[in-house]
Amino acid sequence: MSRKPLLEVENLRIDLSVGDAKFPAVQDVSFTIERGETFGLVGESGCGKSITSLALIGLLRHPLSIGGGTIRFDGKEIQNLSQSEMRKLRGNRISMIFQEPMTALNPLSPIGRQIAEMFVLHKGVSWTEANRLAVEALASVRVPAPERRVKDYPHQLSGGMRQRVMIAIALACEPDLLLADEPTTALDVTVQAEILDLIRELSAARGTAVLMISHDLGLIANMCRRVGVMYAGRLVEERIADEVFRNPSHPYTSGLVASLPLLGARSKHGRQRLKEIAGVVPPVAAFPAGCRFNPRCYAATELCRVEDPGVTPLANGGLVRCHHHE
Ligand SMILES: Nc1ncnc2c1ncn2[C@@H]1O[C@H](COP(=O)(O)OP(=O)(O)OP(=O)(O)O)[C@@H](O)[C@H]1O
Repeated sequence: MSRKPLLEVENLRIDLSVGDAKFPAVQDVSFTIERGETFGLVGESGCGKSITSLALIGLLRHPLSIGGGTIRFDGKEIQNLSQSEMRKLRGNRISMIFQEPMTALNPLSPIGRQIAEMFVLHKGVSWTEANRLAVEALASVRVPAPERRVKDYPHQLSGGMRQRVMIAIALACEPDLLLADEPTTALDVTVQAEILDLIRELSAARGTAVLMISHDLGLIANMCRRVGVMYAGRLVEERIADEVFRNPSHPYTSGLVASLPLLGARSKHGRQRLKEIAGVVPPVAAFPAGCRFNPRCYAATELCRVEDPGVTPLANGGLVRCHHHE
């Protein structure tokens, strides 16, 4: 087995086209995911998490496009693959689950057939064998009475059950990497916990690496070994999950930690306890000069308003993008 990371994203840039102008919706984003590792991307809505994951599987559509950088999967650059080459990877070696399974499932097709299709398409087995594997796949995500449920249509299932079906489809071909974009945001809290447990358990058992995306730092820190914090299209901090809580380096990360219900401890940078970060993420075409977080940052100085901070390696591992990190 190769010692190279499974996924290496280097200086990824995603452009948003507005007329003839192009704005970097994501810029200088670099991270790696090892085989079997769970890596989290966290940040408020609009920070660029979803479009980053769409870029990884060639699903960006106009007005968004990859504007630069490299995406290496299993040692091979995939940012310029044709749609047909990408389709071979998608669902087979890289799979995804989304927030709302209804948009990804075909409402007109029984769920068993939708799972079986994956086996026919990517594994080349017969429909008889695929139908048998579909029952097994449903059982593996703990859908009760799977032999009967294969005949159900998506609308006959609860939100939690639909998400289980999505997971069954995503894991059907034992992918190397699972992209999970807010997979539990639409679900009740108790169902959320069950689905997260299921993802954790199945990915660990099969050695599947996971890119988990959420606005919820608590969830990300719970699920992931390492965490990348995104703000306005940039990765502003990347750390081991525990360190993010104990020792946040970027004021934005401190703000996210302080706004968590149970962990709203004193911010390292601030005098006062932060309940929430004042202000909102700016739209892509209006990113401020200097550090993109400066208008919302209590630690900002003149330097932050004029100069874009570079990436600084942290003494105990990880990276931060801030002029005043500690
Ligand atoms: N199709 C599109 N057209 C124009 N702008 C877009 C499009 N898709 C995303 N954007 C913009 O790109 C930026 C990043 O969006 P993205 O969906 O990746 O954010 P996010 O952090 O995943 O947030 P959310 O959790 O709300 O999806 C946002 O400013 C968003 O408005």
